[in-house]
Amino acid sequence: MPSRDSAATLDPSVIRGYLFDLDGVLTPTAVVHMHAWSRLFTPFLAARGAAPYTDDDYYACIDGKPRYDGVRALLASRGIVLPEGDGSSGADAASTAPPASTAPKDTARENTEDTDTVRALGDRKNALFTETLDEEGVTAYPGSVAFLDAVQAAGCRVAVVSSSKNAPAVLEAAGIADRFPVVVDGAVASAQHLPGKPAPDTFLRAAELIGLPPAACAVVEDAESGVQAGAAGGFGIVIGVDRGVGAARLAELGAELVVKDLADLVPAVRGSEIVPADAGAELDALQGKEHPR
Ligand SMILES: O=P(O)(O)OC[C@H]1O[C@@H](O)[C@H](O)[C@@H](O)[C@@H]1O
Repeated sequence: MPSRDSAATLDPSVIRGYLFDLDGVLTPTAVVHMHAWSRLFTPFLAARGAAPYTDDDYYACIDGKPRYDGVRALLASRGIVLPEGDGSSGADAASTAPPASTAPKDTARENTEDTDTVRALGDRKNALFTETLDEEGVTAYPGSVAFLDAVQAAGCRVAVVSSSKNAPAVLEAAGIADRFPVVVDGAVASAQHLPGKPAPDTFLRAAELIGLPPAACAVVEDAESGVQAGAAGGFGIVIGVDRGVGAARLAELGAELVVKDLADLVPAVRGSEIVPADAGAELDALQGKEHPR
């Protein structure tokens, strides 16, 4: 069940746009990313005698962030310093980490092999991710597609805001690319020098591109970093989708409404067919009374 009166919060005359995260919100690809990161870091950390890699590491350090930011955050959690590697001047590199030139190079050399750089690790993980995507394909969450149908039928504008540079390929593979005229993905962020989540900039850019003020937009997110980005951007509402982080944690970080399946919110978007989250509002709706907002 939604955690607050969704009838009051998803009025399409108030919330006129939806900024959807992709991996874990529209498609089950958060799990594909998660497995690829685990396949990368489990042997890597074991070989260094560091604490084993767990799913909690993914949620806390990597989930929702641009590729190399995730690598840096995980390495930092184990006190490992690696050089950036080739091509480290892009927005991915700049968004949260200090420039490579400020890294203590002697320490980095002691801790690394030739191929172990932030870039090389991120790129190895990407090869694992694309391999699985190519082999297995992807199907969008039915409940998310139902919600997308409902908000578009209500006249709301939509965009995808993903840290992933694979977002266009995932949208194509899931057959929903043509639903989104605006996609602010990892490549767009990098080209436009937008800092990645948990900074709000990519969501703010998407709101601008669909022609709405942030206050008229909902951010829909499953990741800690994504909910933080939504909470920091002055958006109309942040909707958390609990795919493993936990409803309490998403709420603590700023999600005002948390669901397990976006299908739960379809009635809240359909005006007169509202199924309010609390009994009082439900009675009011049945009696044709306006529920106080
Ligand atoms: O490496 P990519 O495909 O550009 O994706 C970057 C990040 O994109 C996010 O959407 C995922 O939650 C992360 O797991 C992933 O690391």
